[in-house]
Amino acid sequence: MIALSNLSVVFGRGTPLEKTALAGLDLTIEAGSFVTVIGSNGAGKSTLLGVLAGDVIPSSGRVTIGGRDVTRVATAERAKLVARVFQDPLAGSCGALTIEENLALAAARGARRGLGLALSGRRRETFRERVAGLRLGLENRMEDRMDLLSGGQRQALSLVMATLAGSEVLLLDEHTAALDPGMAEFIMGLTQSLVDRHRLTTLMVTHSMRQALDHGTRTVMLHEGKVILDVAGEGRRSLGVEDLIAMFRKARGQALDDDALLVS
Ligand SMILES: Nc1ncnc2c1ncn2[C@@H]1O[C@H](COP(=O)(O)OP(=O)(O)OP(=O)(O)O)[C@@H](O)[C@H]1O
Repeated sequence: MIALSNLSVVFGRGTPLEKTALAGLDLTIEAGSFVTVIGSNGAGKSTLLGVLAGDVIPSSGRVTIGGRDVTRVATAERAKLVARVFQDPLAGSCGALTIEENLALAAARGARRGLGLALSGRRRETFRERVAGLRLGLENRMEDRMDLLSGGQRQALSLVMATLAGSEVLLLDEHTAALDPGMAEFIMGLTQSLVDRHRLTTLMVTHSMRQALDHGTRTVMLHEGKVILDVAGEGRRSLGVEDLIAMFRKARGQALDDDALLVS
């Protein structure tokens, strides 16, 4: 289970650029659940993922994952617990290394004494099998440099890499936003099957209301660093994109302008 209590993040405190990104946010997420996270630009979505990954240290509040207080545990130290896939397909892997070297690094993530790039025949075969499961033909290109691949291929491999170190938590930060619609659909299908197979506790940030309702079992909406909407179960299943927009308007108490939130 993930528990975030009274979480605040203030950037640039005491400067003219001071910004409260999270403002006393409370959120509890059951182990194994898949939560979609929506909200307008600047609502605090990426900051929330950053806090879970350890990139952002909260100004106050507490973060526990699986009962362990990780509030001040550094990113590298919690890498075994949490994996993250970014919007930019180039962000999750190293272009100058081969596919299998990238996989080896991902598998060693968070290990005290990583196996690093040492690739035994058996590990090679395991990686090849995982990559073959994507059905993109990349298992025949294991020694190709990562920067020869398309954005979609890299994102598919980033997802596989996110599952190699045995993390319990998967953070997806608009991970299909930079892809064409066909590839985005493929990546979402892959995401769902990996989440199911590895029983990952998943948070997916998206600007697509459609995607937010079609995937996962719960949707939370952030606004000004707080959860302003939290829907699950039957109530969520009967919701459409229009309903979500109406709920957003009601919760926010003002008209929804031509915000990126409307992208569906
Ligand atoms: N490192 C930082 N330094 C200063 N301000 C920051 C930093 N990171 C985020 N912010 C600010 O905190 C607020 C929340 O940002 P965040 O990226 O979490 O929003 P978001 O909901 O992910 O937005 P978007 O949908 O545009 O990606 C924004 O006002 C942003 O400008």
